[in-house]
Amino acid sequence: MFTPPTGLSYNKCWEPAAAASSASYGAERLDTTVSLKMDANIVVMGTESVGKSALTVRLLTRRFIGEYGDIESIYSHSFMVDGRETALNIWDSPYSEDLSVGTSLFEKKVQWADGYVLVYSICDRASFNTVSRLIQTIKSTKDYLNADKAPIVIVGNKRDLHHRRTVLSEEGWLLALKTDCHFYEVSAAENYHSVLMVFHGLVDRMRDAKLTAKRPLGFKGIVKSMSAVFARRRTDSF
Ligand SMILES: Nc1nc2c(ncn2[C@@H]2O[C@H](COP(=O)(O)OP(=O)(O)OP(=O)(O)O)[C@@H](O)[C@H]2O)c(=O)[nH]1
Repeated sequence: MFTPPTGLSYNKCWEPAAAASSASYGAERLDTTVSLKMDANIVVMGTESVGKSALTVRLLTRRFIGEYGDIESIYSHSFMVDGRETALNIWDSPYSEDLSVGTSLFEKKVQWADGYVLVYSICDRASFNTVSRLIQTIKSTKDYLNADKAPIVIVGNKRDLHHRRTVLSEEGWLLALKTDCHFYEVSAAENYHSVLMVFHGLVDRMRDAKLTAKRPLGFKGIVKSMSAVFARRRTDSF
């Protein structure tokens, strides 16, 4: 059973009944079945008004509604990736300046998530700079918590507003390359499939990360660990 982090209620805004009637607003019924089976947790982060809710709602309903309010929510969503059912809990979280490690909500989000969608608007340079800062802070928080690495996807949203662009695509690509993240430029307003690609891409990376974490030591790994044990014994005996 999925347990939300303390201090936040589990907001099942997309009730099974709503999901079942999703055909009425163009979503595929099977794609939006609410499931309590948990495969992975995803946090969507970024500064105000970059389109975090627009992206999340687009994934859940295939629709762009326009105005979303500022209710913090965790949604459950399951869909098929490569023929396998994947159940996701997606935390659409408002931005907070408090990125401190210790007691902050930010730390709880980092701890809870298996993967991150970091969103900026291509028309808002400050939001791009914040994504860069978030990547560093997530990585250092993970190190501090001694937690496994988790994949991060960078999303440049509002691609339809290219005439107002202040962040070049190349800058997004470069940031992704430097930080070992994936990068997408999308328009939540115009396109469902590119939004779907973002989440599919992240699910693929989360699966790879889980496999790598579970993979048994290869020959090289065994030799390495044995050398480490013998080296320790030698130093102990002096
Ligand atoms: N043109 C355009 N507008 C978008 C797009 N995505 C979101 N918007 C608009 O941007 C505004 C903010 O979108 P939200 O999804 O509420 O942004 P948010 O990041 O969740 O904002 P907060 O809840 O304040 O953190 C809304 O008016 C959306 O209609 C997009 O791809 N293109």
